[in-house]
Amino acid sequence: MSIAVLGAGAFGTALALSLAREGHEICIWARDAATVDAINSDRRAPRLPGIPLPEAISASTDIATVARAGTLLLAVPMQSLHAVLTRIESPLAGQRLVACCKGVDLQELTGPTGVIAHAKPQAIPAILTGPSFADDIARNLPTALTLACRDEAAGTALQQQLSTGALRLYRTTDTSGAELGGALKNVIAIACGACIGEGLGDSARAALMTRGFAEMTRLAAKLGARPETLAGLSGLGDLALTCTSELSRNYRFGLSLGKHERFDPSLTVEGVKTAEAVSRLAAKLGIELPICAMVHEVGGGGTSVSEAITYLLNRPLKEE
Ligand SMILES: NC(=O)C1=CN([C@@H]2O[C@H](COP(=O)(O)OP(=O)(O)OC[C@H]3O[C@@H](n4cnc5c(N)ncnc54)[C@H](O)[C@@H]3O)[C@@H](O)[C@H]2O)C=CC1
Ligand SMILES: O=C(CO)COP(=O)(O)O
Repeated sequence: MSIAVLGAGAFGTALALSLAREGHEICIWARDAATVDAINSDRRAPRLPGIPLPEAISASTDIATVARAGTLLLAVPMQSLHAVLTRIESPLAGQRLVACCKGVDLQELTGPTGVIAHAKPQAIPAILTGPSFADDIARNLPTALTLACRDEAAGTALQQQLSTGALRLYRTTDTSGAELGGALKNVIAIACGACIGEGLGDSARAALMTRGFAEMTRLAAKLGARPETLAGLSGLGDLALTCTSELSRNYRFGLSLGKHERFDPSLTVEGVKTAEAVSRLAAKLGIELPICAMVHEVGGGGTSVSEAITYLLNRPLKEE
């Protein structure tokens, strides 16, 4: 079954590279002609500078044609997923739609597989998520990710199809747990970056990571996800990577908040809108996610990092 990628950003291109190394011909859909030209003529991807692209990778602005592939990797930012899917007229019946984005949609308050299920009910939704920087995958460094698909047979086929010599995929049917882990770790990474940027130290960061993980598992449990999924690559694994590495844009955005520095607005930082979406979701479900709420407040400019920390430290004492 053929594979195509929607979205010519860093992650989509990195996945295309990894699959091209295994012998697949991959076409990438990009919304702008300049990106298509850079890929087809210059053999380079604007969001992955310095990495040459093989001939097996091509690009096109014709989404209807690209979307005919049996397996579609959806590598656009979370808040644009719905709009991209509705650009495609076909119902994509029986095609495997693998979300490669991390977040919660602000309109629907669901993760990417929920957005896929609403927009293309006849397709098979799946998600590929976990600890991986696009640059590492593009350079063929060893990486392990979670492939989640409720349809066990389709999940097994996708695991086989998308695993490579360096990219090892673990399979689950718990799409909800996989996507919530990937979405919330970005919010906690912003909190950790802000904490380090503000000069509050590594102990404070460890506290935020641990209590942030408690928020991730609380929301996931409320939505019927399995705790072991949150403890796996897509949850704890990605939390560990993103909260401790300056290669993460979410972490760096948090650093800039703590240091009161400007941040490049053209960079994709999924955690800001996800913090807003999960804060709304928490209110709807009647649960508390105080770190996520503070990231939403600080990200929106309503509260300073030091006020947020004071708030978190002064909450009522409780059992762990
Ligand atoms: N970069 C990384 O290391 C990783 C990224 N991801 C996830 O992949 C997703 C995409 O991120 P990146 O590739 O890093 O972002 P990016 O900023 O490198 O690229 C985003 C791409 O989407 C396109 N795009 C943006 N809005 C669009 C719209 N409305 N319609 C069509 N195309 C649109 C942009 O033109 C760009 O080509 C995010 O959800 C991110 O969390 C996941 C794992 C690793
Ligand atoms: O999701 C990622 C690593 O797993 C990439 O993190 P950033 O989006 O914060 O750069």
